[in-house]
Amino acid sequence: MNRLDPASLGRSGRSPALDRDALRTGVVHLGAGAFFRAHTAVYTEDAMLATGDTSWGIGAVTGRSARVWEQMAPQDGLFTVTERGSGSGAVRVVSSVTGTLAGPRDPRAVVELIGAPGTRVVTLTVTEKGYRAAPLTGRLDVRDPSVRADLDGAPPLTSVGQIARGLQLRMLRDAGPITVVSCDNLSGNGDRTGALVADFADALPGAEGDRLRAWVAESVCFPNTMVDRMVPATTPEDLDRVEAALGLRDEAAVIAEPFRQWVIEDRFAAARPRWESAGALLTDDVLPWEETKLRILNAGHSLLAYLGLSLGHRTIAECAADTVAATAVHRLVHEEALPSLRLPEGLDGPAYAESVLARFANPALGHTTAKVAADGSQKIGPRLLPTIRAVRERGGEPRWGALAVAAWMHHVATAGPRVEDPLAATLAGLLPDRRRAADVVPRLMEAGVFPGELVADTVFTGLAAHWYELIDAGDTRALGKEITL
Ligand SMILES: NC(=O)c1ccc[n+]([C@@H]2O[C@H](COP(=O)([O-])OP(=O)(O)OC[C@H]3O[C@@H](n4cnc5c(N)ncnc54)[C@H](O)[C@@H]3O)[C@@H](O)[C@H]2O)c1
Ligand SMILES: O=P(O)(O)OC[C@@H](O)[C@@H](O)[C@H](O)[C@H](O)CO
Repeated sequence: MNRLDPASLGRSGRSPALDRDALRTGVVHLGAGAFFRAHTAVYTEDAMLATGDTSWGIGAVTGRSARVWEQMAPQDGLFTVTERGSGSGAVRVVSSVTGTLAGPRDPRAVVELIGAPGTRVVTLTVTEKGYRAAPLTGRLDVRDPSVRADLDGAPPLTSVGQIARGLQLRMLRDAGPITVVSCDNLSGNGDRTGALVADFADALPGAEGDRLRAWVAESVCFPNTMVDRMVPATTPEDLDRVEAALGLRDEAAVIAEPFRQWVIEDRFAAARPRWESAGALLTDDVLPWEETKLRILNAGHSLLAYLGLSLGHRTIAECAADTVAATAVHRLVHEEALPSLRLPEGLDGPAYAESVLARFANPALGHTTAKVAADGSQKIGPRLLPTIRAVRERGGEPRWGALAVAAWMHHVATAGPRVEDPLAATLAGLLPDRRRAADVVPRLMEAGVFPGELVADTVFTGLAAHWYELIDAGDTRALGKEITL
């Protein structure tokens, strides 16, 4: 079977939606994973199609390995998105990527691309751990050897290093202002990215750091965003199904739910794609959107994943069909998360929560519990801790937040050193020989994930230990009884 590329697409009687000869690169995207392809690249293509402005082609950069480069470069940046959900299934060819770079192999080219005058926007989806921030303080981890190497002037391999060095190049070249748009699931993702770039500048020697910091303050904006679309990791079976539908082999294919949403703070230093013409909401106040999504959708996702793993479920849809897991998530979002939130103006909170729970149940998506469960040490903070703290501040018992934390701890204790987490070695080092609640919970409370006041909070730790014991006993009936009580 022929591989998808502009020529093979043409031979099959179709053409990319965008005129590829007219496309210019105006956006650099760091972290060209599945989500970028199903979300940012689609919005950007739709914006160019709606406005006819083709100066927003995307230079896509892979963050950790050359795998995505190997998938996309031979296809000249073309790839497909297949929607899976009720009444969907169409395979769409997306044509907004103008070039692909393997970041770890070609870091100088990444800096060059960010420094190019035609680039006016950098977007990024490099996962929570890709920011190299200490979980509790959010500050750049300058003891991280890769961060150190970037600070010492090596061709940068970290995302913050690439952004900072790219901005420095713009400054030296007078290439003009630019906007850096984080699209990761972090609260205040833009503010955080800006603070990390400032930390990078602060850690540079004297005058070099001062100059960069001053230029960034004047010429760069870091708007906050809320992004939403459930995008699982593509499987070999997905690739075969796409091939059968498309008649061409697409190694970079992604699968996504039909729903998509993007709320962007309207704070740009230079021109940008008209993403609003593709359905994005540009607003002055993104924080309520971000927090609502993190505390309802992402917190619910994490609880489903960790509890679901202990109940033997492979996918999120299986968890959502399990009364015990589904009830736990329902109670977390309605009893603890919603009352902790300042909702976006006009949003019906309970209706939003129900729509999210319905999306979890999408059986066609195949989102795995393992993928959602990965990197828990980086996700607990933004997704669960604000709700737990809010319940404690009201003098309440954070039963459902503690259940999610206990289920994460049980997952860590069960997986041991095999846990997929950037802190895997630290977590495994903390685990006691005996894996009972009284041994595990106090140890994992010291992982650097929980703030001091929660580590010392016996109501919270007592609840976590109680849930851990119930999960560990493997008595689903007893667990279910307590959850549905
Ligand atoms: N998949 C979704 O449903 C979804 C939805 C909303 C937001 N997001 C955000 O997008 C992120 C990526 O999700 P995805 O589905 O594309 O995952 P993915 O595994 O397909 O891709 C992850 C990307 O991040 C890069 N990356 C990973 N670790 C890195 C590191 N240490 N430094 C630099 N780059 C690194 C990888 O190279 C890859 O390009 C998520 O972590 C989340 O913040 C995802
Ligand atoms: O992508 P992650 O690893 O940050 O989190 C896993 C999921 O919770 C997440 O990707 C959701 O599917 C997404 O946030 C929906 O918009």
